Amino acid sequence: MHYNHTIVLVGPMGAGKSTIGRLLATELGLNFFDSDREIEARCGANIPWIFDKEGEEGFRKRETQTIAELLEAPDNIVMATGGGAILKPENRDIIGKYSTVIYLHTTVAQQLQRTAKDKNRPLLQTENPEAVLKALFEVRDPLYREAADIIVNTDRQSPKSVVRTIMKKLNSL
Ligand SMILES: Nc1ncnc2c1ncn2[C@@H]1O[C@H](COP(=O)(O)OP(=O)(O)OP(=O)(O)O)[C@@H](O)[C@H]1O
Ligand SMILES: O=C(O)C1=C[C@@H](O)[C@@H](O)[C@H](O)C1
Ligand SMILES: [Mg+2]
Repeated sequence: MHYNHTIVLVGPMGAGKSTIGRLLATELGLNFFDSDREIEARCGANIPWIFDKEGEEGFRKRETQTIAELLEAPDNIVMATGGGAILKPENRDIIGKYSTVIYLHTTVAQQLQRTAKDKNRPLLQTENPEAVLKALFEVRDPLYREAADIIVNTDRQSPKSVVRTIMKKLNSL
């Protein structure tokens, strides 16, 4: 196996980073971290509260600090990142330095379905979440692609099957 054994999952909201990251970590025998949950744990508040009190910029600062802390620790891990983590050059640098990067790709229609019930994503608490998801995709898709060592579509595959696809692709890196 010739890849960096710390794995970071990137991609948009609802692509399945948290779900698949957890399964992949079990498969690889590594600890799993979700940067969104780690930010909440360190702050003692949920993401909507952080956006409300500190703005998106406040959240992004916490995100950069948390991602760096997790990746600079000595152990190999699997980490799911928030959908916007790819925006900051310093996040891209540290992710590229310490990990094999997997872009979980999906359609906006799937994202809408998968995120419909969850109120924990402040950017989607709007009249037209579809328009927001499309606009975010335009900006972020090239950044996810640029960062990725592996790209996997999660559209028509179960989480288990996505993990099998990832394992095959990792083993041929
Ligand atoms: N391959 C899949 N097939 C069907 N449903 C899926 C798949 N992957 C994830 N889901 C479902 O979609 C929802 C969102 O998935 P998840 O929370 O893992 O996305 P995420 O990429 O971590 O999103 P965010 O960036 O907002 O944290 C969950 O309810 C999950 O069960
Ligand atoms: O796409 C985004 O910018 C976000 C995605 C979520 O994972 C969270 O990190 C937060 O809701 C912001
Ligand atoms: Mg997630």
